[in-house]
Amino acid sequence: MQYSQLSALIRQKQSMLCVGLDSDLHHIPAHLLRSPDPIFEFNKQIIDATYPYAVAYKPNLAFYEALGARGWDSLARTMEYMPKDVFRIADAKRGDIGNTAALYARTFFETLHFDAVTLSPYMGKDSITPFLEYPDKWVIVLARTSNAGGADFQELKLQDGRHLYEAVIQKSSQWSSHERMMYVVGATQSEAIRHIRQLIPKHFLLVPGVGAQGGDLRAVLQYGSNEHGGLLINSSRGIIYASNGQDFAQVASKVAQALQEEIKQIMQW
Ligand SMILES: O=c1ccn([C@@H]2O[C@H](COP(=O)(O)O)[C@@H](O)[C@H]2O)c(=O)[nH]1
Repeated sequence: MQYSQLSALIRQKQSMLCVGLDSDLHHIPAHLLRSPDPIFEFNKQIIDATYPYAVAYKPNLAFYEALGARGWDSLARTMEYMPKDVFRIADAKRGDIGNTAALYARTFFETLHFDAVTLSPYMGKDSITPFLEYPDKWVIVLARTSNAGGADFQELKLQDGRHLYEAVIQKSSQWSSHERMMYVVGATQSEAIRHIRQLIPKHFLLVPGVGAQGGDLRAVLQYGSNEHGGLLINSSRGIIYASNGQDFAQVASKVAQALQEEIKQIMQW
């Protein structure tokens, strides 16, 4: 999906909502455990219920890899089922030397047909560029993450006074354009969002941390949005586990709708 298409999708759906598919056998409703592929069945119903309100979906690979081959099957089925007109993010947080990175790129872009994959910048340019060889695919680089420990390294001060996360953004944004790269910034880090938006006015930001982690949606939108939308705002547990009863999909739909309406209202669309 191209930058202009993502921006148009946001305008059309009046939403920046990304639904996180952190689907866990220990948390999905018990009645689904009787189906042949409970994780796929859960994801399918969550996607159907939230599709009118979401522009993106983000399966987190940890939840699938933990189940071994069964988890990969559930993920592959989920990707086959997922509508093609949403932005599909593999939250994999990969990063390795070039020839290994090329195989990760093949996994997520060719085998599983994601539009984007999250990457750790720690190993530098040659760990990122193999992903950029795929036209129309995106990399999403970790910048200032939502967790408290994110400060341990990301906020280290360099000799020139910049935080490490700023240096990561300024350097890596030279490797491709805003049409192929995004950055992860936690919703819990509203000051960083404000600062990052000044550094990179055109880039999209993937913002996890509203809902269960308590990030401030209004501040995210106020500081992070731009004229193209500029934000994908993720909520995982807050939507998919809003109910663990028979009504889980209806409740997920209501929570997703409420978030979309809140985004629309704050953006004054
Ligand atoms: O900085 C980051 C980067 C990634 N995540 C991931 O996003 C979701 C958030 O889930 P919630 O249930 O909405 O808290 C999850 O997959 C994280 O691994 C993040 O939270 N922060």
